[in-house]
Amino acid sequence: MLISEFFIMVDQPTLLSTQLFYKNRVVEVTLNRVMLGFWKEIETRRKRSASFNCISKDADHHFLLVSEIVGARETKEEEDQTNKDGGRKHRVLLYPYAFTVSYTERTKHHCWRCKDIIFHCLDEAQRQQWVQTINNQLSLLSIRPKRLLVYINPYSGKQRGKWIYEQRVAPLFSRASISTDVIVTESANHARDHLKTEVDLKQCDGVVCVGGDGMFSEVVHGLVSRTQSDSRVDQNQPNQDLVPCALRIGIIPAGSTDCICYSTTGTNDPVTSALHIIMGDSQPMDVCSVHHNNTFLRYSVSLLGYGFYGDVLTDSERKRWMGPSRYDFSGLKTFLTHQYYEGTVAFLPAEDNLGNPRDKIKCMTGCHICELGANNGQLLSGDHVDKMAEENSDKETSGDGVWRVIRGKFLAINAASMSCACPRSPRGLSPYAHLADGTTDLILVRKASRLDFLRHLMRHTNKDDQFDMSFVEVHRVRRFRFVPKQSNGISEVDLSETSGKKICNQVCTAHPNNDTGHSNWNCDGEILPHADIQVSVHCQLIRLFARGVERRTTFDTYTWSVIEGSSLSWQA
Ligand SMILES: Nc1ncnc2c1ncn2[C@@H]1O[C@H](COP(=O)(O)OP(=O)(O)OP(=O)(O)O)[C@@H](O)[C@H]1O
Ligand SMILES: CCCCCCCCCCCCC/C=C/[C@@H](O)[C@H](CO)NC(=O)CCCCC
Ligand SMILES: [Ca+2]
Repeated sequence: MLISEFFIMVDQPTLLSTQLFYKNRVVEVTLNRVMLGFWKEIETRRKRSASFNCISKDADHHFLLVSEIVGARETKEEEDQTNKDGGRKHRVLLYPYAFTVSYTERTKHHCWRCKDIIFHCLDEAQRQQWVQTINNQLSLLSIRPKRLLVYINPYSGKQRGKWIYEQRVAPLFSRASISTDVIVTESANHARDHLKTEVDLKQCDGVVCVGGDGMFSEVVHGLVSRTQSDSRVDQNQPNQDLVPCALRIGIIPAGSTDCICYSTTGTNDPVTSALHIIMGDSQPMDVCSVHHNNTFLRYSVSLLGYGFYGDVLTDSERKRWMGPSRYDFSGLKTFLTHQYYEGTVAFLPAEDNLGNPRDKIKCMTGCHICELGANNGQLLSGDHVDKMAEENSDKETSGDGVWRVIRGKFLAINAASMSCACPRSPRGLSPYAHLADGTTDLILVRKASRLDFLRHLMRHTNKDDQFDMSFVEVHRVRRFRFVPKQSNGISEVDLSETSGKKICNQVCTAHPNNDTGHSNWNCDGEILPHADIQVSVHCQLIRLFARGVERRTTFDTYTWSVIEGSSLSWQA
């Protein structure tokens, strides 16, 4: 925060200002629309005059941003005291007119915690006035959700979803006066189908899923499909512009990978996610639609992986009983198998102003690349992209045209629409991919030795560049298509056809899927039934209760620091 912003903050009209007790000291507490501030009582008259408009170097100023307050409530502070005579313990009400303000505090590794600060009033009327005024102010923050629909998958990850929600999240929602409808799912696709057909979406301000990436995917499918059917949009048309979803989605992580939660908040911590939901954060996100010929298959928001990640998933699905460690087991097994797959990839590269997957520009809170992507996306709707391809098709060749075509033997083909950072891979499959730029990073890992492939995989877990290897190439794309080579050896594309448009049409229609010798696509942790697929990125189709990964804030000569574990202080 800039100093000028601080002065703007303190310059707001005062809503309430009285003397209260804080930790046995008298303090002057003031609330305005943006901050709740309080000052230690200081001996001299001059220092006592410290007010919102005057920052004195030696005065002890504390403030909380209203936007970071969870809620205020009346509290009882009791203490066990021992009777002098009989030595029996009894409870004594220490301060009869106490109230607690809960607020968000940032801790290590992007984790947030809910902290309390307790004030004591002179009488009940003063206490009620404070609690009501603070909560009224919070209810004016229209971005905050008031009613949420919550789906809990009781079988995610280590099967702790229900416990995590009840013990760690529900108490915070209740402090924030959020009302909830909670549904514990009874089978796979329960949440998806409920959202598609049964829910009155106008009755809630957001949908929360408690579980892993698969549970999030269910909610995305339910909401996106519902939005399209309500707007009479046909999802089977691969180049159709889709209607963005109105409701935001919150993720309380309780799964095995939790890649979407980790990539959008910087951690997989249920309390942090609950606080992002309470604050009413909003993070737009791209969604890929996946089609086989002209039939819609699925949506994807994180990884579409053929070859290695497809095979890991196929193997691990048979070992669900192992919990999250199934991925380690199947990962090692798949690595040892060292299978490669032949096929053709055609893709439409993204515009140059959206950077490239190796430019070291990380997607962080308020990302400017995502802003550019949204603007480009408005100019390049589905029809426009087609038109552009058509206009250029005569001029371009298959090698360097609008659509590019690459044929080869691949150990893995991965499309990462976001970094796919997760605890297993803290920087992710594509560390500089963006959450909401309308593109996906297409990573082609060609046939290589086991040792080289291992070096590539290990770089997902450390800081080395996994793309700096001769057999790996990566492209930022808006659309792509893949056709596996047929087991009978027929080439799937006639490369004498050099028009980008023609090639892409051939790639997606020429050959029906033949299971022999094919891998499966891993689509956000679900196996797809077809190997030949067409993928289009839909820019910012959904929004999450998140704000992207936050930068660590630094100040030049002034620092805001957390003191006494409860509030912020201003130090020169
Ligand atoms: N009640 C249920 N019974 C069985 N399966 C369910 C139920 N509710 C949801 N599912 C399915 O369970 C699958 C896995 O759930 P989820 O993604 O939450 O956990 P995970 O696989 O452990 O985590 P991750 O996806 O992060 O690896 C999802 O595909 C979802 O459709
Ligand atoms: C010798 C073995 C080396 C292993 C190298 C480890 C590299 C880890 C990279 C992890 C990338 C995760 C990408 C996210 C994919 C999710 O959409 C999906 C659903 O949750 N998870 C998996 O498919 C689970 C995929 C798990 C893969 C191990
Ligand atoms: Ca993206």
